[in-house]
Amino acid sequence: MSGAGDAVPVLQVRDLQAHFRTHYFGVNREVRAVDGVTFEVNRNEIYGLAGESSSGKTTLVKTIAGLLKPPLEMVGGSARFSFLPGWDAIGRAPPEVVRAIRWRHLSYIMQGSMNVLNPLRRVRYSFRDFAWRHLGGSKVEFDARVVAHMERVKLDPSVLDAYPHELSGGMRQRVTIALATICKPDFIIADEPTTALDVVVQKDVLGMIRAIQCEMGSSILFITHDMGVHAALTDRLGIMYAGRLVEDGETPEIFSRPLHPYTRHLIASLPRIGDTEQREGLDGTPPNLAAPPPGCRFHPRCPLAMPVCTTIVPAMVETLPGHRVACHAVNPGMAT
Ligand SMILES: Nc1ncnc2c1ncn2[C@@H]1O[C@H](COP(=O)(O)OP(=O)(O)OP(=O)(O)O)[C@@H](O)[C@H]1O
Repeated sequence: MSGAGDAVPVLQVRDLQAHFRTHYFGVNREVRAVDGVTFEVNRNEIYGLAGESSSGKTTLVKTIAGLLKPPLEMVGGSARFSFLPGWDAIGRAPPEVVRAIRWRHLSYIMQGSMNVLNPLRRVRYSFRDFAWRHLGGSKVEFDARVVAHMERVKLDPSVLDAYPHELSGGMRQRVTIALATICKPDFIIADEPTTALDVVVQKDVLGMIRAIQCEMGSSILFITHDMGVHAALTDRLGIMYAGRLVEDGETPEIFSRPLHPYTRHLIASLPRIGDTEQREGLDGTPPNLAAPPPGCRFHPRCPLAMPVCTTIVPAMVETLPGHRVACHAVNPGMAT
């Protein structure tokens, strides 16, 4: 790991709220997928976001990246990038401002590489479409730069002449990462970038992400539900449950001293070699975010739940240096 960053925030998220608002057959429905999330990502660090399916991870990063489409709306709070002064969220900046920063300062690696690569065009043209206007120079100079970058990510430049379907899943994902990093952006959002890959290719791609991040000194917001990947890759880690952040801190600290009962459960569920014991699951299911439980959203499943948890939302408190947690059992009397 590269260490815990330079303590200079590149992204500051404050009380961010993003809801899906739908209106079907006369019924209004509001899914509070992100509901009051606060954290920051420093320069030169990988900040991981963990949490089970439907906890709001993708909605959170889409809101941060300004990729808002109805029925998703940012309804409150802010998500400020240091390279976009004057705007409290990308989604509130005009399209020309967004175009100028996308790929150059902020890039996004998604789970399905085919979302970025045009299936009808050779890979070389995807590079020209996305990066040429940012990097400038003649076509020959630009192509030489792309070839050098392909070599850096250990891809044979002949890949540039292939169509995406001719490449394996691992190679396609490497191409996507090459696209996302060629402009040396300050900030990369990676949403489950290795989930669809087999473990050997996954390890290789994760090693490549870390190597490029170290070389460029950029920041990465890395989303995966796989705690093993977080342990191996991230510098700091945030745990999401039902649209809220419940704990965050340096990754080794979270793994060695988890404070929130949900984090403890996630870590305890990790398989260990030689372990023959049956692991206990959590009772119940994640809440419906259109009608979440009052108080702490984890209380219906929590082994430590107390009466206060059913009515009062616990505040996210720095309980140990650099280690925040939102739990009444850990921080008695701390409400939002
Ligand atoms: N288009 C939509 N309309 C209404 N609700 C939605 C929509 N898309 C997602 N949601 C809801 O928002 C909540 C958060 O979903 P989100 O995809 O952000 O979670 P996630 O943690 O990224 O899950 P996963 O790991 O499965 O991708 C879920 O309750 C989901 O059902």
